[in-house]
Amino acid sequence: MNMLIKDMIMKTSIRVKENQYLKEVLTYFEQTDVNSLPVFNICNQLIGILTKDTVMIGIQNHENVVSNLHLDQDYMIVSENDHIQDIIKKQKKFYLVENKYKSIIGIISHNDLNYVHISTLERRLKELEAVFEHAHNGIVAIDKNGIITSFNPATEKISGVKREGALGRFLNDVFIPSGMLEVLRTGEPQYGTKYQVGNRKYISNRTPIIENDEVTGVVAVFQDISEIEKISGELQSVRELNQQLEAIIAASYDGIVITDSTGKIIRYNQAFLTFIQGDTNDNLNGKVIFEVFPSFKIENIKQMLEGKQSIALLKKTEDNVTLIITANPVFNKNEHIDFVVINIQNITKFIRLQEEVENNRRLTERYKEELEQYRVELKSRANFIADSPIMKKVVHIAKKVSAFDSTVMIFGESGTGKEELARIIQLNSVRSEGPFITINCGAIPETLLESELFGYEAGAFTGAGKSGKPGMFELAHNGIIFLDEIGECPLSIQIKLLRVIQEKVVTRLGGTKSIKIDVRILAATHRNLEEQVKKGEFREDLFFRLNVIPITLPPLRERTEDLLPLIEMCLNELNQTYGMSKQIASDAFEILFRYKWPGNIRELRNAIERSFVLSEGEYINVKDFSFLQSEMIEQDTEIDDEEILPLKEAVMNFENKLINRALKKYGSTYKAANILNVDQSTIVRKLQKMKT
Ligand SMILES: Nc1ncnc2c1ncn2[C@@H]1O[C@H](COP(=O)(O)OP(=O)(O)OP(=O)(O)O)[C@@H](O)[C@H]1O
Repeated sequence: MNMLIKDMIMKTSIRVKENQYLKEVLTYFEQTDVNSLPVFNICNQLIGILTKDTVMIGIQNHENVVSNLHLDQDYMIVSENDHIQDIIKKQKKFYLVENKYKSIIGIISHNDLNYVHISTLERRLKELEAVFEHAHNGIVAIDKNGIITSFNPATEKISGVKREGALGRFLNDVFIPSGMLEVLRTGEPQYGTKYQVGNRKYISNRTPIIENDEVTGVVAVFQDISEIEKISGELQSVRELNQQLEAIIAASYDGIVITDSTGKIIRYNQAFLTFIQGDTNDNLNGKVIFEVFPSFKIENIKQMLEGKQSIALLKKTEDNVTLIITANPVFNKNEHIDFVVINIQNITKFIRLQEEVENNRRLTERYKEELEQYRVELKSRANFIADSPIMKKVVHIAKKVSAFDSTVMIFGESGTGKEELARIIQLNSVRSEGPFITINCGAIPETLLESELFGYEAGAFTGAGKSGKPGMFELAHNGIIFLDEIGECPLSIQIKLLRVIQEKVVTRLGGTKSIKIDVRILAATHRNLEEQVKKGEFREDLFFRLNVIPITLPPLRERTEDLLPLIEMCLNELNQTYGMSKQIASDAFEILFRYKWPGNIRELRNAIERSFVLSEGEYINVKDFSFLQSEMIEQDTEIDDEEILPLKEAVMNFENKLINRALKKYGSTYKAANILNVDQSTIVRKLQKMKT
């Protein structure tokens, strides 16, 4: 509607002079489409407008020059950029149009202007009609009385009311009240007003029609936005979901990268930057993942594309970082891979932790074993037999030294109870609550013994664990270490042991740090250490360090008073364990008393167990001990009636014979003592005497 003057004028540069001949001027009109022209005087001043009709009449009246004709003065000068609707209001007969240089470039009459204006309006109206008829939005207009004057097909469709039934009727009789009447009353437009009818939602713009400052009607344009609202609701949830997803990806400690099927990065999180090579400030979107993250190779994505399923990779980087990389393809409807989600997890700490857990598990297992051993031993210790005067003395000394922190060296044949004695010392010492660590120096190969005793640092030698390991000395901190079979300890270790004993610190293999320890040392050997020192097999300085308090355990054959209680203890234990009540036949007893027991108490225990298991019935008989025959002490208890012996000896022989007979008949020393009317201890003592 905003048409400019320059868009419609007939441009002409013709300027009529007041002294020009009319015939000449007529040719101007005939050659162009213009019907009027401006006239200038000899000083080139505009003096009026000359129309074609005036010229024709002038010629008919035999006039010659322009100056004799009537020039129209009802004109004004307008700019070529003025709007038609502004100019039309001026109500002049002619408008001379000038350009920006103030030169007259054309002329237009008021009639022409009106004509153009009306035809523009008509065209405009047609356009609006087309819009009105075909608009998707409903358009309704009312006049100042609220009577419906316009009602387009879209409104019919939305409201279900026919146009014929709506036009000419009062708005509220056709529609559920809307704000149009309010706009009519107030003259205030309402834009973007939402309202609901039934389950449908609408949005409406209501504009007042104002003529001469008076509201003469209202036009409302409205639209059904139920679908849009639904979609926008869905869009909102998608947006929220997207935000949540963004937050999850950003907060993840794992590196997350999303690529297309060629590996081109679409999205990634902050954690991913810790795994990449190159500048972390760079925007990685659009780059190929293989270039910035070499642990994930092009072959990997190919493998995933071919398999059409997730892949998981375990990778170790140059910096010794272990990664688990998983790549998951996401398929579209056509089964094509839309994008790939790659997750990178640093499991280095986890692996270290796993190793530590494994080490702790092993340690716990060892403690458990030790505890079990301890439990078993404690049980047997409750039954520690020391009836013989010599053993009573040994136990007395052991208990005495318990109260001090001195190093004790226990000597004794194998199986005499050296470890048992060490336990007694520990249990009676102030360190009884602390650890008791036993190590058999003879049972561990030299190469391992050092690391077992002193521990090692991570990577100290091939096969050393990643987190290192404490040695027995460290484990015995605040407790006791029992170095069994110390005589078997290699010289190379002896020197290190000496250092630990003297300086009270250990240094782990492969380490430099000195670790302070507070450990009491008990050692034991079945060897003659002094002999070993002489032969140069054992360091003298270490010997003196260890041999602060020597205790020697006598072999079983030298403490026969302990034999019978030991046999009974073993038998009781076995009967209790298996819920039986076996007894040893008296003649079998004889074998046990006459046997030399080179393996001492351990051998005795084994022998009783073996015979217990192999014997049939309630009694363990001579034949069940047949495996002991070789080491028998020769003894003849028969008395030769003819032989003359010293009386004391003869009495003793007879006594022995009697005791043996009673034992044979009644099976136990207790019953034999009862029959012979003496104390059981007397029987036992005499039996032991028989063996020596
Ligand atoms: N006085 C005792 N009373 C009861 N049982 C004992 C006694 N002495 C040792 N034993 C038992 O004898 C077995 C061997 O004892 P221990 O291991 O202490 O001997 P050891 O001298 O340390 O042997 P080795 O020199 O071979 O290591 C164990 O089963 C222990 O319980």
